[in-house]
Amino acid sequence: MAHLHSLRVFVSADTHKAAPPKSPIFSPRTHLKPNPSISIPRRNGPVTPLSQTQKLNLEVSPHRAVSAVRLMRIELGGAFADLLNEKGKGSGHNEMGYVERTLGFRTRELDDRDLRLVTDMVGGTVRWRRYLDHLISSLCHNENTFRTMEPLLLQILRIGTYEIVKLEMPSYAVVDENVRLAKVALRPGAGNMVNGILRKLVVHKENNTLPLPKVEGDDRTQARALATIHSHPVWMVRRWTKLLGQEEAIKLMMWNNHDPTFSLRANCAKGVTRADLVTKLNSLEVPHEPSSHLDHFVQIKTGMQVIIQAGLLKQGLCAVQDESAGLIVSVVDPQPGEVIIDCCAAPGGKTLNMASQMSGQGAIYAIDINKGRLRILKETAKVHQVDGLITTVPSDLRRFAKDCPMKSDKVLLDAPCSGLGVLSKRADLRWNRRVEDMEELKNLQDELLEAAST
Ligand SMILES: C[S@@+](CC[C@H](N)C(=O)[O-])C[C@H]1O[C@@H](n2cnc3c(N)ncnc32)[C@H](O)[C@@H]1O
Repeated sequence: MAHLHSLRVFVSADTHKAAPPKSPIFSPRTHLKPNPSISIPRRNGPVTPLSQTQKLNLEVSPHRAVSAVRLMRIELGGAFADLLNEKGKGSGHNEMGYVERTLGFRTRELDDRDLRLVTDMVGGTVRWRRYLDHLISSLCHNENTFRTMEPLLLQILRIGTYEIVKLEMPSYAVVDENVRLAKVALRPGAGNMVNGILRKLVVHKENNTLPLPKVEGDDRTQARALATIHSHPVWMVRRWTKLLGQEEAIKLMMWNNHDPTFSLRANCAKGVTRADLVTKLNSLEVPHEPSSHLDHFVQIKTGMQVIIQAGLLKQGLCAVQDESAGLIVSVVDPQPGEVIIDCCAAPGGKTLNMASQMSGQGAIYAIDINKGRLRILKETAKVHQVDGLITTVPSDLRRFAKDCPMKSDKVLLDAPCSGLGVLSKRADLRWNRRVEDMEELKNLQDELLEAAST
């Protein structure tokens, strides 16, 4: 039996950030018909390591080309996490290599501005996918044209539609750029199709007649219309409308479609104060605001790529952490000398935050079922200089609670959850969750809470 002295259980349900699936090695060009009239050398045969033999194409805007390929990877392989990678190198495959193999030509390397544009364009296009697809399919000759559209062409159209309708960029430049990309990456006919659809869209936009559904009819029909207008799955709309009423459900969807704010936590375990972090952000020209809730936190809206490239995260000077996660830690209120069990700890955001507040005294047992994610925690703990306090325990909490009674001052349970509370930050998540997942998660949460409470 567990010998617990002054046990306190803190429960939090945070997003289960699953490790991104390995990027598939695919060659979408196999579905794409090369255009003989364009003199770009094509690679023949199966995917080979990146070569420098492909012609450098300076005609197309590189951020659109990279965005289109990244969108295909996300849709085919769930590679959304690459959005935060340094020039796309972190996934084990060089992103520019993917671009070259997919499009059949090289673009110039992306500069910081291009990277910011790619991040915004990909995030926005993923978030607004249902809405964009509705507009595109309404403007196609017939439904079949949309349903059978090749993946790269669809991504180019989504990008163009997003730029025109949501970013309100100068329409004719957007049309020209996307037409050129479709022509060069696919064939002239694809360019003509992009031209036809985007030009119709521009006319509708200018006349304020975008073909969007009306919110009318029975509950199901209204939910479908709202799902399209606010770009969410129908089941989420139905669930929230039932729980909150239509007005609040709409507000929630509008919130989810906002550009997200990110927060950084200054790592006091390394002697970094918020003032030090602010000085660094000023020198990098990253706009920021101090958190009004937490002493070590700073909010940013843009500039994540700059921060990554400046090495602030790699050097452990700060960590990306939501203020909501920081608030959980402030409820736990870790004190030097305490023993804390963190029941679902990986990849360690809260463990590291707690450890940073313990002045090098005490112990945290970081339990998690996922060994790979615990390894990340262990490595980050070294970089953050809090590894002396943390013992990682790869185990299923339900088994561990039965087999290994132990004593602690505090217990934190950060159970896996739906992630529906962080849809503005994780634009892809709304398309990956199913209603059935909710029931499964609820059962798991019950079991974990039961185990943690012992
Ligand atoms: C919300 S995440 C934890 C996030 C973490 N606390 C942080 O702040 O970075 C939930 C974690 O629960 C873990 N988990 C799921 N089922 C578990 C189980 N039966 N026993 C232990 N850990 C489990 C997952 O592997 C995942 O890492």
